[in-house]
Amino acid sequence: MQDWYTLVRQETDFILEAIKQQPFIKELMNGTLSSDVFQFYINQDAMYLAEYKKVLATVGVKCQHENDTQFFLDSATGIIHVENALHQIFLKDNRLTHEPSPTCELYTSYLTRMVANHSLEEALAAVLPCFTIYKEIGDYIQENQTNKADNPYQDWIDTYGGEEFATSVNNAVAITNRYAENAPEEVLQKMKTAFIKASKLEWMFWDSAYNKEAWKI
Ligand SMILES: Cc1ncc(CO)c(N)n1
Repeated sequence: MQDWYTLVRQETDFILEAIKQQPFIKELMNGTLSSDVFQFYINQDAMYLAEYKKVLATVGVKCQHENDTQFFLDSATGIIHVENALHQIFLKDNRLTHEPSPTCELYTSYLTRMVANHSLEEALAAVLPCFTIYKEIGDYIQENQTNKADNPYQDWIDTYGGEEFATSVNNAVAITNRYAENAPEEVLQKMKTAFIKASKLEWMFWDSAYNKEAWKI
């Protein structure tokens, strides 16, 4: 039988394909993405990651096995180290805003709600696209780009296309699969819904950066 992740990955293939077609990703890959848009993205991502770190730590606390707890605590720490480095390179802080965009607010609030009020299984499914989609997009860009020597965004690309991140992603997938193996059908449905929603929010996050999404009022 196929594992849980393999199945939901197939069902969300249209989201991955849609992300690859986004102008943000295409222009990031060929290096033409406007630095304004990228700054907006990194600025929003810094706020996103500050919340995501807390979500990962909480997921870790809820895990039954010591190794799983340690993995999520390490991820919270590790991801933030990497991000801090990237943000130092890319975030020239004269344009720093402290107000999350509507989509950033939506995504972080959704994850926080899942981890606070729903089952651990659902929370695991909700945080997983942050790992798997970035890995896939990082790999996709590395495989398809022709400008590695002079792409201004190469450091960002290599962070998510790298081996170190791959190990972490595989671990997150394995833990979630293990919980899914023991979950009843009703919980599996909810896990799928959460994975799909978080995947769509990943699409929205890049879309909102490309459009420099603002509050309507
Ligand atoms: C929105 C978002 N999702 C996932 C990642 C990967 O950690 C990130 N940096 N930002």
